[in-house]
Amino acid sequence: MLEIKNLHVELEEEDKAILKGVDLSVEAGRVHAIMGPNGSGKSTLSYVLSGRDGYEVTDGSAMLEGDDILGMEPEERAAAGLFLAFQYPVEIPGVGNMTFMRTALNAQRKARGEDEISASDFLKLVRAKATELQIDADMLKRPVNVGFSGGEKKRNEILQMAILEPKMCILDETDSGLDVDAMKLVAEGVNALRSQGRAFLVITHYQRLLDHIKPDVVHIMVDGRIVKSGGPELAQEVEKNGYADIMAEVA
Ligand SMILES: Nc1ncnc2c1ncn2[C@@H]1O[C@H](COP(=O)(O)OP(=O)(O)OP(=O)(O)O)[C@@H](O)[C@H]1O
Repeated sequence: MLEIKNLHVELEEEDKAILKGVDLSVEAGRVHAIMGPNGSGKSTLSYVLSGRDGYEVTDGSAMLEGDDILGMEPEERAAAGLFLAFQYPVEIPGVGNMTFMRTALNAQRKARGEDEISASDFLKLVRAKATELQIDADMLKRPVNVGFSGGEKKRNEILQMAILEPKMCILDETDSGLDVDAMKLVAEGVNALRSQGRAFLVITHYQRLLDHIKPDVVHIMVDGRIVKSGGPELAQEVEKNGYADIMAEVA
């Protein structure tokens, strides 16, 4: 599904290398997790994949189902099936949450040559998904993320994901700021979307999210590279011993 080869990325303004040769292959139907110390480049990877400004790809490639996504505009990447749940979801004053999600869904349907969803079908869809995520009907009427608590913003990201049904879902520290019950809801939301045709890349610092979203593969990123990959036991090792042993191994 997602094939990243030797990806090198610099900050445009500072010529500072952040990603220094990332290789990562996420197969359809699988959940991969990325852990790693602060500042190792995990969010940068998710930003570069989704097309955020400010980063320059100096080498390497990233393909989504065989298509080069790095040459696409952000909205083309979204239409191709890529979704990023932000670490810091942005507030959009003046844009209603429902309008935002319906417009996003219809833009993607249009790009895929499908008919727009009717207002009544959309209402049914969003209500059903919001109920699953225990998102209050009031939050759907408010402007996107404005005045939402940290945890509510994260759940709203998962609601968007559930509505857009992307193929490649990237979750950047969606667990941070969530209470234990909200984390379970988010994990259930992710687990409900798991399917043969969809893959997940879950960036997290904590084993506890991975207790609920059981990953197939866990990667450790250090200083802009994936230095170790393994099964879920790797996350348990990190939880117990931190990164010191892994960093010493690869030094
Ligand atoms: N726009 C920017 N301007 C300056 N430095 C940046 C910028 N974007 C990223 N960096 C730097 O790049 C490095 C990688 O940052 P990134 O946010 O990708 O790390 P991370 O692994 O997601 O960290 P964390 O676990 O703390 O969220 C950091 O040293 C960060 O300060």
